[in-house]
Amino acid sequence: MLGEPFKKARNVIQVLEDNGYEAYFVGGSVRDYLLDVPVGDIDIATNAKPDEMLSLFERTVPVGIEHGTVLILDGDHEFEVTTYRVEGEYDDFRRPDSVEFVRDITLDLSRRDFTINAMAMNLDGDIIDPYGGQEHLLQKEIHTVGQPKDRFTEDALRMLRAVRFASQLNFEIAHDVNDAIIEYGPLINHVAVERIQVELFKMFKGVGLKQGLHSLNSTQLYKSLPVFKEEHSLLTRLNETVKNPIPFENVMIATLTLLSQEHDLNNWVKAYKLSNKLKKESLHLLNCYDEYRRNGINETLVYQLTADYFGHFVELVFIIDQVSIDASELTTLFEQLPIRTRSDLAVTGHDIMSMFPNEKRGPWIGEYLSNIEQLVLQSKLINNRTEIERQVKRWKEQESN
Ligand SMILES: Nc1ccn([C@@H]2O[C@H](COP(=O)(O)OP(=O)(O)OP(=O)(O)O)[C@@H](O)[C@H]2O)c(=O)n1
Repeated sequence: MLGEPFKKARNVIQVLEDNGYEAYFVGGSVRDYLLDVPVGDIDIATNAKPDEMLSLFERTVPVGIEHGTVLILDGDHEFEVTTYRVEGEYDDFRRPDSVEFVRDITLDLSRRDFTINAMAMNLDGDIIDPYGGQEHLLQKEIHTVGQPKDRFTEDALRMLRAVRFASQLNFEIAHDVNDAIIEYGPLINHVAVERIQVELFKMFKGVGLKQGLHSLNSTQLYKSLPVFKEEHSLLTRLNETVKNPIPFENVMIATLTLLSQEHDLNNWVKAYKLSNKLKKESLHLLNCYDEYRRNGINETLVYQLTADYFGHFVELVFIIDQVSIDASELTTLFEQLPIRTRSDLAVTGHDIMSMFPNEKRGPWIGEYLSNIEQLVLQSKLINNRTEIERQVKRWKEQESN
């Protein structure tokens, strides 16, 4: 019996078959189904040409028609359906100049990266596996379809995909594949860094991260990856410290603190074109970790962190210091705080300004607010408007004396 995600796509395949075409589930979904792990996106391959698909289905989006891909919408679901194809010449190690549609699924599977990704499955669960994918799943090994050199010169990103799958599936990279990555690794510089970023994020989240880190080392691929190539001890340190999958921001922060060298976050951000959001979150965690280093776990730390970041922070401290913090300890402290954000204060910047109508606005207001915030947080000042105003007046008087 096929599982839920496949059932949702049943109708699309059925329509194609009823109209005399072939259609199969292909790629990662078949791999994950055979491994009995949760299945992600469902990709379908068919011998119907794109224009034939467009005429068969009512709701379609021609997302990549020149490459044979049509998005077919069915109920609340959408599926990428791609005409069997082989790829033309690759000039730049990253994308084919052209594709050629073919009528045979085996040919379509032959242009795929790894044997474990080169299987097809029909609605009855029968598997087409011309390159030994099932055997390699059992052996827990990553083999290319055909010669590694051919697959890697077609798309250099595949070398990092090998490492990502090693981590995600806890598999070993076959020797010939490993050797080819050592030889062709530098070609990855032709690949857009955004694509590299996606694979690295997935790699660090792999359940077999140890294996992934080992593969990044044994393939020497790290020598061609931004930041990793500049800091040779980075990978060794990660290997020694990392036990579980980690999000990429923790990778950056952990290495920044572990290496304690001139190596700033901007380096990572620029090299991997990371988002501003990720940069902001990473800086936040980095500052919180500094606070923790200086003063340990206290009110200021949990207030600064905010509850959203507790999980992340616990992981980070474990990676850097191998210390297990109990997240519930952070939660209890947080719940006892007199305020949870600055907006919980009984006064605003505006209130303080209006206490001194003759004073010019300026940074002093922010400084006052931040001092009030600290005192309230440490329970040295009650969060009450009259009390706070009294304290502010005292400060002003001291300043004018
Ligand atoms: N550089 C690439 C990328 C993809 N593929 C093929 O396209 C399929 C779909 O690719 P993708 O969605 O990127 O990866 P999945 O294998 O589906 O894995 P996941 O969903 O876990 O990312 C792969 O299984 C593989 O057959 C390939 O041959 N070469």
